[in-house]
Amino acid sequence: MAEAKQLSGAGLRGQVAGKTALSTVGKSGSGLTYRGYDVQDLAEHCQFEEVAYLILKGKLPNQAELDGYKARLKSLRGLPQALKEVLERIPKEAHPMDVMRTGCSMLGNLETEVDFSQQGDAADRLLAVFPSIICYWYRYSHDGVQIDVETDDDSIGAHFLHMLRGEKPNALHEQVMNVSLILYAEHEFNASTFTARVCASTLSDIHSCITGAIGSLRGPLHGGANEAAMDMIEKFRDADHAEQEMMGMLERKEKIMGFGHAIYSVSDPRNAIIKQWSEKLAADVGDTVLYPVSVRCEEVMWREKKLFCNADFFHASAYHFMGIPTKLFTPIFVMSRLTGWAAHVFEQRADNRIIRPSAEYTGEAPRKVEPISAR
Ligand SMILES: CC(=O)SCCNC(=O)CCNC(=O)[C@H](O)C(C)(C)COP(=O)(O)OP(=O)(O)OC[C@H]1O[C@@H](n2cnc3c(N)ncnc32)[C@H](O)[C@@H]1OP(=O)(O)O
Ligand SMILES: O=C([O-])CC(=O)C(=O)O
Repeated sequence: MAEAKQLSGAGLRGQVAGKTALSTVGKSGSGLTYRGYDVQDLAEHCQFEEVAYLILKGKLPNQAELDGYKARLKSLRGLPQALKEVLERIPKEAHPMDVMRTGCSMLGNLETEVDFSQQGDAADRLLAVFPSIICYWYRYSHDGVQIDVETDDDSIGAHFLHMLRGEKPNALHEQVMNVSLILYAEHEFNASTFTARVCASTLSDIHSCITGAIGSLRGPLHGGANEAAMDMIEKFRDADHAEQEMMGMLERKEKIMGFGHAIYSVSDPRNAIIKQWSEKLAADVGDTVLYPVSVRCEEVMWREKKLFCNADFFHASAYHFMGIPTKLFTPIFVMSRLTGWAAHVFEQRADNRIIRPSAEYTGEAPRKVEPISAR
């Protein structure tokens, strides 16, 4: 593990804003652990549903517990009629992250968490239903079909791809979805999780916490970077063209999405894992452009700026090779990070004090209100 990044300055960088037993970022092992397990180990040996169980319920499940959990999630995939009607009214041009936000918020009206004892059930429901929400809207608005969201797919990743394409995915695609969902599941006090915790600290309901978190994840400096990275790399004809364009962007001091990190200093441990899968998918589809372009971008950014790919960069090409439309990239992040967000809400509630920092005042000195006629 590399040296820790120097953490100070604006953006609350380096401030300890609370306690968590959920994950460590940039501290031990490859640099990311969930409840003490290294993310590499989890990505190699677990299904996403096992990791979701670990994050939400505190331990890795045994086989019977996992089977029971998967059966339960399968039984929770259905959409209430009123939610389908709302989704059908959202235009095709809407951003899918806005659809996720509205879907979550609407569910909060239909299946309101009235007591915190319902928080575990509410989290399981959101985990099961998020793929249904996004695919139902996408297929209705783009293809005019009202899909059946209650598939019998074994995993959340396969359920998502099946609804999106109208046919079951192959084993490679199901496996990549599984790994991807594990990599995105939890990340300490990142901006969207902190949003969820601030909301939870007011003793608000879980749907409000998650709806707020979706809004924070949407931005290109956070989860929206996977989409922004795709928009950039698909403009490059080949690796040399990518290098030439990147040099220009760096000269103009433009932000290059999918690079850099607020906490990691020399690498994001999730990158090496998703990069390997992107390479496998490139071979699978016979790609000779996008993967070499992505590798060249990585080389140029490191050579010129010592900036490295974060979790989002190689997710762009990996999802693209699986035929996933670019605008659905960040909603996949939501389908996974829901686990981390919800577990942080539980943690905040279990040891709560309202989150209310102070501000350094930079405004006018005290003054009197002038009568309106004199202004
Ligand atoms: C899953 C995730 O959410 S991972 C993050 C996804 N976000 C992105 O990929 C967006 C692009 N990256 C960034 O904007 C930033 O690296 C962030 C938001 C991730 C982290 O921000 P910070 O902690 O403020 O960055 P940091 O302090 O390391 O920046 C140091 C310098 O590198 C520059 N820099 C950082 N990232 C980039 C980048 N991607 N492209 C160009 N320059 C960059 C900064 O502008 C800064 O330069 P300055 O000192 O001249 O102002
Ligand atoms: O931790 C962060 O700031 C952003 C990030 O990588 C994540 O949320 O996965």
